[in-house]
Amino acid sequence: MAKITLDNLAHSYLPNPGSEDDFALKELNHDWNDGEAYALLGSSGCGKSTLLNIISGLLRPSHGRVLFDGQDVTDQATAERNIAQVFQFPVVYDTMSVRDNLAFPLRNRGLPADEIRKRVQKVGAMIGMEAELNRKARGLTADAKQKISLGRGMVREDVNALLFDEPLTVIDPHMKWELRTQLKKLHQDFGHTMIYVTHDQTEALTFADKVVVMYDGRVVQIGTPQELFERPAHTFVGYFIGSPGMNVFDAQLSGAEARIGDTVVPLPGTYAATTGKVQLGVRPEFTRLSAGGEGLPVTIRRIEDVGRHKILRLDWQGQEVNALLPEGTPVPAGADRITFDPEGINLYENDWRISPQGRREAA
Ligand SMILES: Nc1ncnc2c1ncn2[C@@H]1O[C@H](COP(=O)(O)OP(=O)(O)OP(=O)(O)O)[C@@H](O)[C@H]1O
Repeated sequence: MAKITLDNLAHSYLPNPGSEDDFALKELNHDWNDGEAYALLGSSGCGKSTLLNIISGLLRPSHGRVLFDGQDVTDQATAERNIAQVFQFPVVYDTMSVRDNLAFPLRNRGLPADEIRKRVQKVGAMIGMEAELNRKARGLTADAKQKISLGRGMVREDVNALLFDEPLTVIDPHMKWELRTQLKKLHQDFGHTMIYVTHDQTEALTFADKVVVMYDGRVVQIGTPQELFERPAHTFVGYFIGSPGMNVFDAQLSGAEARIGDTVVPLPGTYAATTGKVQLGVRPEFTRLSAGGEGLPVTIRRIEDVGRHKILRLDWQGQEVNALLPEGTPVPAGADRITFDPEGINLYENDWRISPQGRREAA
């Protein structure tokens, strides 16, 4: 296993990039800790595969370096980097049995036959294919073949890193959950450095110790699922993580208060004056619906009952605002206002989170 360092890394697919917009991957400096499980999360085209392919050596970055445990591997081919990689679609040898497919990376490394047999048996069980080990891969479903690809990725214990690029896309939903659990277990057992690319937040949040959120070629936040939930560093993280995502309002800032439209909202701390575009972000979990009194005037568009809670779809001056209501809690009669729990409020300047200078004095 290895610590992976990205040093002034950036990539443009163009021969002579000019502006930042020409870069599929904007400058990035970061250490990926040895033995940690990362999810690389973002919507289509944000640069996830570009970054993963640079780490694996399939793509040479146009700028900067990649280091494994301090050693520069930027010019090393994939094979020299000692990594396992699983792609979105299966890569299997059709003429070989499932067993031989799984054993292939181990035979390549010259492991003793007994060791290979044990590892293959174990991985066969992990991917739910123990009973099919002696079958030829040809004729198996795409789903089964992808499980073999995953198994081949997981079979070696001595890799520097395990890289997955949307590996569960072709897997049926129930098996998805099962395989994700197995990957997590594999990580707990062997402590591999793992990087898992996905555009699915559930996949990212259930798999990873740390989630790396990408937006428009840039890493906008690296954090634990809890950090992404409580302190989204960028408004995109707020929208993208959470279901529904964070409510974002244009606001004016004045010390320990923000003004949204005509409504004054008390903030959890005092903020310095800003010159950029100010927005206030608050998740539906911290948005309370009440009747009369303080708060932003809203109307109820509709109520969705999703079992554990209700999602209240509200309207504030034509903007959709969401609030959550715990199961069993009635919608207040005549509800027409929303207020925010101060601890759930984040402030943004030009989409990036700004920190309060001081905590708000207790009233
Ligand atoms: N070989 C290439 N040549 C030119 N541009 C490319 C190439 N590969 C990717 N791009 C562009 O780089 C940007 C990032 O693409 P990338 O595939 O890394 O995104 P992604 O987040 O992995 O998306 P997806 O989830 O759709 O695979 C996109 O604008 C894409 O069009």
